[in-house]
Amino acid sequence: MTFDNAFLRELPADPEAGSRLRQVDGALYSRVDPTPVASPRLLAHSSEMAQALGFSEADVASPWFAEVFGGNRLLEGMQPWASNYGGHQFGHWAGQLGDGRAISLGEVVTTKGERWELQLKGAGPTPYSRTADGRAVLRSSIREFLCSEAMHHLGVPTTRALSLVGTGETVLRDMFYDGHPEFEPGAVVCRVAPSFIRLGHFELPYARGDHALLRQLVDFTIRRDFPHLQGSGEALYAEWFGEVCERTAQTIAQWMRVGFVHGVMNTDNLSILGLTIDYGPYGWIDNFDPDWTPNTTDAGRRRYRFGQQMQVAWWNLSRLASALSPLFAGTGPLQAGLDWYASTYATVERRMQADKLGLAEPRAEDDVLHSQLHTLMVQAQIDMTLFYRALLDFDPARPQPTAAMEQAFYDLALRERFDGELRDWLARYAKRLGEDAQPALQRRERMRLANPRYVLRNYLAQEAIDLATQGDLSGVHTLLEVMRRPYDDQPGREHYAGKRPDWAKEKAGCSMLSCSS
Ligand SMILES: Nc1ncnc2c1ncn2[C@@H]1O[C@H](COP(=O)(O)OP(=O)(O)OP(=O)(O)O)[C@@H](O)[C@H]1O
Ligand SMILES: [Mg+2]
Repeated sequence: MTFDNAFLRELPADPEAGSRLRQVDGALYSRVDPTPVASPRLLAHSSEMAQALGFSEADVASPWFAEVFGGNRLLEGMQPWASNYGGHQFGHWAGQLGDGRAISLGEVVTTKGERWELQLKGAGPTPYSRTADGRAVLRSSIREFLCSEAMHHLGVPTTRALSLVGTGETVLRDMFYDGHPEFEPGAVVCRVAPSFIRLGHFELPYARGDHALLRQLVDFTIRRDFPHLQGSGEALYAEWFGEVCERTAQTIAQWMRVGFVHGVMNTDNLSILGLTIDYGPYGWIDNFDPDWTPNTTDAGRRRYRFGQQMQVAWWNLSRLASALSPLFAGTGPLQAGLDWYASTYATVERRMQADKLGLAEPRAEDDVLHSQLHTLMVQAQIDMTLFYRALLDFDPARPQPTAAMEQAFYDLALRERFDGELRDWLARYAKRLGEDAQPALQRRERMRLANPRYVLRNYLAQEAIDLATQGDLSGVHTLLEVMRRPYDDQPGREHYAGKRPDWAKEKAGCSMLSCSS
């Protein structure tokens, strides 16, 4: 395994190593080792990710693998560090945050020339741990591990997960911040991405007026993470910012397509590569509801609700634009990048909505068709994933509700009440399909690939967590397996493609999630 730790080699280091809590000025990282755990045990791994990194299944099964990815041992070439970033949390500047429980081990360069940074989450204290312990609990680690891989297989840009290691230690958490802390099992996830640089990495040197460090980081990021961008000076910076905006737009549109709500879109939780990062209090849409947020901390203002994600990402990118302003003579190129974000999002969204309905040629007036459906789904409390998937089998020659569509309702009374509206909409949809020259099979395939059959609904993850807490990892393994092929019908796995059961509606972990992790 070849490591090339460019972040560490090319960027300025904190002169002090170790985990003493401190403000770190003029440096982008601090050297700090993971804190060993009592008895690391591999609970799950992603075989695709292991393979991409060059680990054989025998490697994965060896005791050293759990030791390395639990934080007890280093492979040759690993040089652990925690990076230094700031961020806007819930709209307010929070100052220095940094990797308080994430520790990067190194950057692997594979034989194919891919670069993958390996980063442990929950690996113990760092200089950035502030008041917390540097650890992560099993429940949140399972959620991060599973969702990273599920998102990847759904085709949504994301950080990946290599492994989930149980630590054999407990962690004290007050799950709902209500004065009832409990000991919970601890775990460490090894996540993997070409880069873990966040918007907040640029904001911190800007906030401190350290423009030289800011420029150094920008130059490094372009060189390492955007090597296809050529040129120099302001023109290069402008092109790069435009690409960051474009990637972010694409990712958010994909979230909207699959019904993913991130839950805590602070600027320190947005990746410069547009990857989905930090699987904390995220959730998946059951009944379609743009106002829904899974994050209890956000319940009051709903800043991070489903339907707001596009706007919040824009706000976050405008914070990045401010941070980059010292590199530009005027604001024109930064404004152009933000405009590019909005227009990219609009284009991608139009295509995405058309794909969800199987339309080959989107038209401006289709907006009405989409918004009527959205309104109907909100008012009648229709399950987003089930309904769109049910449309695959819709026959425009017989524009009536099918059994699968009826299954997508949560409430029988609402189903009856909105039956007329549903029939009206289906008639309009059938008419529209008639104007879209495309063979039925091709339409079905377009829809199949836009509308997953399986998503990682909160209660499914919670079922796996409940089992895992009793020592049974089979739920985690099965979910990982199901989520590898989210667009395929998988006979015998209907349980994973159902709607949220009533018991899960108000249950902790299923509809309510806190940041306590
Ligand atoms: N248990 C913890 N110990 C130390 N620092 C923590 C802990 N939990 C969160 N932090 C730090 O608090 C800040 C904000 O936390 P947030 O919940 O966004 O991130 P996170 O879940 O730790 O991880 P990441 O963004 O790396 O996925 C970050 O600086 C994070 O490292
Ligand atoms: Mg975070």
